[in-house]
Amino acid sequence: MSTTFASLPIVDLAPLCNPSGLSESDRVGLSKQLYNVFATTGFAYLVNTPLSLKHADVFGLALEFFNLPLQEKMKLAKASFQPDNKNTYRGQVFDKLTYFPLQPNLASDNLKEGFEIGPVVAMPKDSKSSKSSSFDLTEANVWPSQNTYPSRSRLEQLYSELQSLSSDILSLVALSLDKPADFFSAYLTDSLSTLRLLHYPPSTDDTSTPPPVLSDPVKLSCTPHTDSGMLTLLHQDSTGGLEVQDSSGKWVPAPYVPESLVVNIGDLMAQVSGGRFVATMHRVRAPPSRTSRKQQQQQQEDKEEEALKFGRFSVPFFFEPGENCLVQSVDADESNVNKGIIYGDHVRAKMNTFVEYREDSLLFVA
Ligand SMILES: O=C(O)CCC(=O)C(=O)O
Ligand SMILES: [Fe+2]
Repeated sequence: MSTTFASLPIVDLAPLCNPSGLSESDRVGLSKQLYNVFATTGFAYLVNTPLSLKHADVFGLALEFFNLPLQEKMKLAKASFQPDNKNTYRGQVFDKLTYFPLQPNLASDNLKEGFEIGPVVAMPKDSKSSKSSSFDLTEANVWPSQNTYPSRSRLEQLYSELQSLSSDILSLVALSLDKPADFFSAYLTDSLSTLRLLHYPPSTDDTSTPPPVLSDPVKLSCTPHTDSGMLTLLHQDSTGGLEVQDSSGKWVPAPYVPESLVVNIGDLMAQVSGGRFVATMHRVRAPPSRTSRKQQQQQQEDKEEEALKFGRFSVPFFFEPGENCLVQSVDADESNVNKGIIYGDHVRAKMNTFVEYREDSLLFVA
């Protein structure tokens, strides 16, 4: 049941930080709150999370990465962007305008660059897929050299902490769905979770390119979508622009709440919940352009200056099961145990819908 709303609810995770563990009443309280969130808005702010890195640290890591010279980042580009590179699934991605500059029908939405890492410990050989495919979902991460990007270990630490937080949230979600707390433990085995650094550059003032949907004149750096997976934990900076759609179709701003994470569920979790939870549409407005914002001098604060210079940074973490994990509804019983989907098949089907991976894409012809 999705709903109308004017802002996102806040869930206080302070009890998770209690060194003596969660009390029974906190466990019940948090699991009820998460159930209500995922059954209504599908999105919430999490405050007082048990993460050791502050927001400033996280965005320091992102800025340091995206400030690397383009040639360093190209060494990490996925093979679909840089055919000499070996990595097919993890690494650096770029927006489509950079790669299809001669295609006049591409709108200037979705301008962004990103860098993705998966599990920090390499997968054991026997957990690798035997399926022949152009992507190796378990491939090792690629990194800039240690002296070019000294922050690797801190980014790996962030990954591990977000994975552990996801595991805590999944236990609470399992209880909320009348399942044992370890219901999702099979989903944690060989988990393929992805940590993505995102950089949306400031808009250009170029109005020659029409927006993607004429009825929606908003310039977007991330077009409306639901996340396809289980659970997303998002660090966003203070630029603003994230918007979440309520059941009446209204776009509700989800501005930065200091030191919070935004949590939401994806399509798979909605299925796992037997339709009790909703995967909510969201989008990101393009960061302001230099000239349009310079006219609003009275609003200039330091953070806006930053947005004018750099654009927006965000760091989503997508909790993902292992490649061989059977993902199925909590309502499945022995009679329909074969219903469900193997996670690796779900990812490959999804990737076929992304332009840079399609075999007919210009990049493969070049
Ligand atoms: O940048 C953001 O705030 C959201 C990004 C997002 O929705 C995504 O990567 O799925
Ligand atoms: Fe998303």
